[in-house]
Formats: sequence, C-alpha cells, structure tokens
Amino acid sequence: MKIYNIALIGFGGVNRALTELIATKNSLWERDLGFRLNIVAVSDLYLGSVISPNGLDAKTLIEANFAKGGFGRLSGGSAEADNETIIKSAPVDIVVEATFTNPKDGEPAISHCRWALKSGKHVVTTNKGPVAIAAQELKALAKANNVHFEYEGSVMSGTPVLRMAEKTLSGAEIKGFEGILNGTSNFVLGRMENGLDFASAVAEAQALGFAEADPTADVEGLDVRLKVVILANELLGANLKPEEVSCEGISKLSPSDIDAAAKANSRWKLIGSAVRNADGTITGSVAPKQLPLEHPLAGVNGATNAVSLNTELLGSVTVTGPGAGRTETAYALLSDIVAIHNARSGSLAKDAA
Ligand SMILES: NC(=O)C1=CN([C@@H]2O[C@H](COP(=O)(O)OP(=O)(O)OC[C@H]3O[C@@H](n4cnc5c(N)ncnc54)[C@H](OP(=O)(O)O)[C@@H]3O)[C@@H](O)[C@H]2O)C=CC1
Ligand SMILES: N[C@@H](CCO)C(=O)O
Repeated sequence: MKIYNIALIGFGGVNRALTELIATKNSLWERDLGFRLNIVAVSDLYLGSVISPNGLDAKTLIEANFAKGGFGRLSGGSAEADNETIIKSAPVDIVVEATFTNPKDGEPAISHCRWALKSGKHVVTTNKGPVAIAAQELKALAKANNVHFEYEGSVMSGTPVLRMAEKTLSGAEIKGFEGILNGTSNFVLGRMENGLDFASAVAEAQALGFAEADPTADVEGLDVRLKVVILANELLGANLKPEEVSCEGISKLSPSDIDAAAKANSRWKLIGSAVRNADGTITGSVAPKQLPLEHPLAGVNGATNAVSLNTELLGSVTVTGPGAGRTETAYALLSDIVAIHNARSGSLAKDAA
C-alpha cells in the first residue's frame, strides 16, 4: 500500500474539504484505491504555514479553530505563509495548489506550480490561472522532471470532462463546444428568476462556497473565459490566451431582462463556447444568451454545469454535473491523485515485466 505525502497550498473551502475527506475516507481509499494521503505541510495566507515530516492529523486541522497566524503555534509552524519554502523543502510527493484564481496573470499560483515541478513534486490543482495561462510551460516542466501536472477540477469542478474527453473521445474529432461553465453565475440567474436581487443571489453563492474570492470574476465572465481557454487548448489543440476570447458577463442583466425572457418561454444563460473555423483557427467567446426552454442547456440549473462537445463522428456529446462546490471540487483533486497513482503503478508494473 502506498502513502502519498502531500502539501496543501491554500487552506480555504476546497483544501479543507479535501482534508475532511482524508480524515474520513483514508481507510476506504487504502482498500479501494491502493493508497492513503498524509498531510505533511500546509500553507495559507491567513493561517501561516507548518511542516510536520511525520504528518499532521487531518481531523485536528479541520476542527481546531485557528486564528490569524494560528499555524505559528504548531510545532514546525510559522505565522507567515512561506509558500516557497514549503513547496521546495517539505518532504512531499504531491503539492495540492488551491489558492485563489488570479484571472489576470495566474500568479502566485503559476510560481507555486513551477517551484513544485522543478523540485520533482507532482502538482494537482483546481486553480484555473496556471492551466489557462501557463499550461504548456508547466506540462513541459512536469515532463522534464518526470512528474505529473493534473488539473481536472479547473473545468466543471469534479465532473470529469478533460480526462473523459482525452481518454474516451480520441479520434471523435471535436470541432467545438458550448456550455454553462460557471456555477455561481448560473446559480445567480436562477435565483433572480425566483425574484431575488442580484447582490443577495451573489451573497448566497459565496456562502455556499461556489464563488471566487472576488466574485467579479464569476459574474463578469472572467472565470468562464479561463475555462473556455482551457477547454479549447486541451480539446481543440488551440493555443488561445484569455485576452483573445471575447468576454461579457451577467452583471448587466436586469430583473426586467429576466422577466422578459420568462414571458418569451426562454431563459438567460452565461455561455462559454469555442469553434474551429474553416481556416483552422479557433474562436472562443463568453456571453449571456437567451435560450428557448427546449434548448438542452436551458434546463441546467443552480451550480450545475454542462458542456456539449460537437464532434465529427458522434455528433453532440453533453457532459453535465456539479460545476462548483467544496467537496465536489476536492473530489477533482482526488481524481487527479488517482490518475497519478494509476499511471505510476502502471509504469512500475511495466518496468518489472
Ligand atoms: N470552490 C469551488 O467550487 C471551486 C474552486 N476552484 C478553484 O479552487 C481554488 C480554491 O478555491 P476555494 O478553496 O473555494 O477558495 P478559497 O478562497 O475558499 O480558498 C483559497 C485559500 O487560499 C488562501 N490563499 C490565497 N492566496 C494565497 C497565497 N498566496 N498563499 C497561500 N494561501 C493563499 C486564501 O487565504 P485568504 O482567504 O486569507 O486570502 C484561502 O484560504 C481557487 O483557485 C478556485 O478558483 C475550482 C473549482 C471549483
Ligand atoms: N467560482 C467558480 C468555481 C468553479 O470553477 C464557479 O462558480 O463556477
């Protein structure tokens, strides 16, 4: 049985949810997946950082109500978030990057991933910045250092879309996609249809753990823009940068726009899409669209996301599932670790044969 030592960078909703899963499910994972996870280091802007080579108790990490700088009171702890030292020096196999997504330049998360990969550590992340802005560089670094860079949760939370397409749609010739790719804005639009005002609906999405640290990224479409870039680059072989994707969010939609759509048997949805043009170039866009109720994406509600992949050989293939949520996104991290475990176990078996 394998034990993976891990470092958590950022200890907000997602990494706390992963810690809760570790506290309750390690024995199950040992039996069903063939590994356990051992948290050896944590670093968080608010709480500080801590390294404990033998491992930190996951239950204590969750239940202790640490104050600002609280990790400084632990053995091996500091009141400062010394990410660089933790990432480079902690004796871990996997760095779990779940700090805030910076839609402008992806930092500091890109540096976190770089430091980890250069130190020979696998990276699993739900952070969209490094994947949308620096995937090529980070994948090359991973390859050069014989480690993995995995990021299933960067699109549609724990709902498998990147790995599903890569593993099961090879040869189907994906020509484009359109989807609902932001849980917060979809949730907000639904709450507004029920008569709630925009600000209260955003506050609800924040309380439920769907929204970004700065929810402007959700409602102005910046988060979807990163996801369109990730999907286009991964599934269509594009080389898009976020600023090349046109972007409009939902903040200009008024209650009367929402009512007018309902009277016309339709619904506003924030749609992210990309298409391969006749000349081979790829065009991506993010914009609110008024969809007739019979449209397949019109019935996707709350924080659920869906993406329809337009393929040459299969026609349209639609994947639907949670697009946000703490535990749902922690599952994406687990799925990345399972992928690493299976790939490493497979190559060890091949070496032994
Ligand atoms: N929640 C969700 O449903 C989903 C989230 N994601 C992505 O996963 C990541 C984590 O999300 P979530 O846990 O919800 O976000 P949170 O805002 O709850 O947590 C992020 C944590 O990281 C800390 N942090 C921020 N900057 C740094 C830094 N430089 N060094 C160390 N710690 C830092 C924050 O501290 P402080 O609060 O003091 O700033 C906070 O504790 C984000 O990138 C998000 O976009 C992806 C899919 C779904
Ligand atoms: N804030 C994002 C999280 C998932 O990336 C959303 O609401 O979809």
